[in-house]
Amino acid sequence: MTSAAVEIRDVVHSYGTTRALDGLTWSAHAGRVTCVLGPNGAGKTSIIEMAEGLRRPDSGSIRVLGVDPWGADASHRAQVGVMLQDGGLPGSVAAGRFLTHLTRLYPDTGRLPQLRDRLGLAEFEKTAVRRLSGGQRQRVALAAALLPRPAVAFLDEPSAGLDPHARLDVWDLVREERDRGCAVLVTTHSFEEAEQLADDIVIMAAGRVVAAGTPATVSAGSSLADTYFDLTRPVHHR
Ligand SMILES: Nc1ncnc2c1ncn2[C@@H]1O[C@H](COP(=O)(O)OP(=O)(O)OP(=O)(O)O)[C@@H](O)[C@H]1O
Repeated sequence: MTSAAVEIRDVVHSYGTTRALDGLTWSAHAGRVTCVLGPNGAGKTSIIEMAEGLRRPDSGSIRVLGVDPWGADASHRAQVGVMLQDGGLPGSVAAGRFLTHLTRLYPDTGRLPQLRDRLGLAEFEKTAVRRLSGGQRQRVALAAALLPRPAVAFLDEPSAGLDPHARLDVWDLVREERDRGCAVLVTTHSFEEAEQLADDIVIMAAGRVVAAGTPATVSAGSSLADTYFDLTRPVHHR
């Protein structure tokens, strides 16, 4: 296999006395959707923030497109799409204005009309971000992540809070990103989302990987939900 788009090796990180990541190792590949699941507090946000270059681990190694994301330069960041949960959007700016502004930060500016159409942004593009509904804000955040045609996209619960139609639209868009060669990482608490999207699954618990591989290998004849509960319940409730 070619080298991974995201390579996480033996990452350890503590916040004070809380060991959030405890020797975490997994990878994600170009042209595949990797879904990261795990109970609250498993360390998903911590590792994703590290892969985005927002946090530095105590030890271990993280490579995104072959580069250490901590301190990576603007050309690296332009290849990485980030959709943050509930954050990173300027509240008082109109949604459309914000996205137009973003297109000027990246070399490739041809994509906004397509995303506007696919995510139904036109109906609320003149509305200030803070006045949007939760689902509308999700759609703006997803458009912001995909605008630069990233080589790697980190999407935090991309369809959470969306109505069923919008959910299908988002899943289609995620699949298209994958098909054009993007390494798409999706953190989710939804088994349905993982079953719909995942080429690879990583299940985390207590800062470690408890299962990783294709959905068929991870579930091994059982359902994803049963596998998840089997693997995470003892750790989660200890
Ligand atoms: N800034 C911080 N300061 C102290 N502890 C933190 C900090 N960020 C995370 N933690 C702790 O690290 C552990 C992992 O948290 P993290 O947010 O990475 O989990 P998660 O898997 O993303 O959870 P969720 O599904 O609830 O989003 C938790 O025990 C959390 O309380």
